Amino acid sequence: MLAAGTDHWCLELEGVTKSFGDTRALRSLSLKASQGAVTAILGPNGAGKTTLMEICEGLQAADGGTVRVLGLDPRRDAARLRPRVGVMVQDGGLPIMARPLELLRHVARMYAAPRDVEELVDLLGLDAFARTSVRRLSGGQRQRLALAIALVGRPDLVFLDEPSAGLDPQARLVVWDLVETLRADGVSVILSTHLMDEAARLADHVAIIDHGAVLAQGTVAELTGPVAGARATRTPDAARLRGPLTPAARADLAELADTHGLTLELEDGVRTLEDVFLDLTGRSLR
Ligand SMILES: Nc1ncnc2c1ncn2[C@@H]1O[C@H](COP(=O)(O)OP(=O)(O)OP(=O)(O)O)[C@@H](O)[C@H]1O
Repeated sequence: MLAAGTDHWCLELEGVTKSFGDTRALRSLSLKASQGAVTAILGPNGAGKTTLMEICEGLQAADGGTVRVLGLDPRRDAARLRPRVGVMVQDGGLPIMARPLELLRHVARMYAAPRDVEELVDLLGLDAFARTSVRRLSGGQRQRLALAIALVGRPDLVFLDEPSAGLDPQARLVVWDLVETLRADGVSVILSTHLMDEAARLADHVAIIDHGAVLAQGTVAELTGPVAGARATRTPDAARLRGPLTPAARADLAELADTHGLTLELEDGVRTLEDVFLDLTGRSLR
């Protein structure tokens, strides 16, 4: 992580609120994301991920709080941000009659120093359907085209809303490799997902959000590590503990249980990001 200081954050959100009628989509949400890092926004359906992304992209206005993207206001400074920010929206938002290659060339012309379109077509495997109209593309093909459009202007910051939703395993790996290349090139990536393996593999920093607020954040190691990870439950005659424990902690717990006449159940194993996510956001469907 880079040192604190406003130049080092690609995203700074403080007390951001947003409601749709009676639905409070964001409740005083605060979050910072480092420049040049991959930050994953992890949350169940309806948690507020898309609302958060769209506010940062300037597509929606927040009701309250402050939002800074690359140090600028995403609505007031939209014209200054546009050449520096790439956006991949969830269901493409693509013109259905256009053809991928001509669309990409058209978008490329809007930027001062765009990426090589043919190279991008090759990288994302778009060649097989480059001349097919968007309305005839599969969901996964549209996703890849949307990603190409987000990247063609060589943005400093990219928003990827569930980038691998609907992709087959091969295409998902291509997208993941691409995100890793972006990070290696110093591009900041904000990624919303509910795929734990995606967040665990790609993210330098993970923010778990639900009901419009950040519940926990940190590196995957911090979120799953001993302090955040250990979980104790107690019944009248047993104490159950799950999580990574040092031998010394095990011995202390055994002694404590013995003193209090409790049965101690210790479960081995490191907690995964999914364990942490489900503990924080619950197991019921949304
Ligand atoms: N335009 C809208 N009008 C009314 N309610 C909305 C609107 N947009 C979002 N919401 C509501 O705000 C809440 C947050 O929605 P949001 O789309 O941000 O969640 P999400 O985390 O992206 O969900 P998913 O993973 O299902 O895409 C939900 O309760 C949703 O129904």
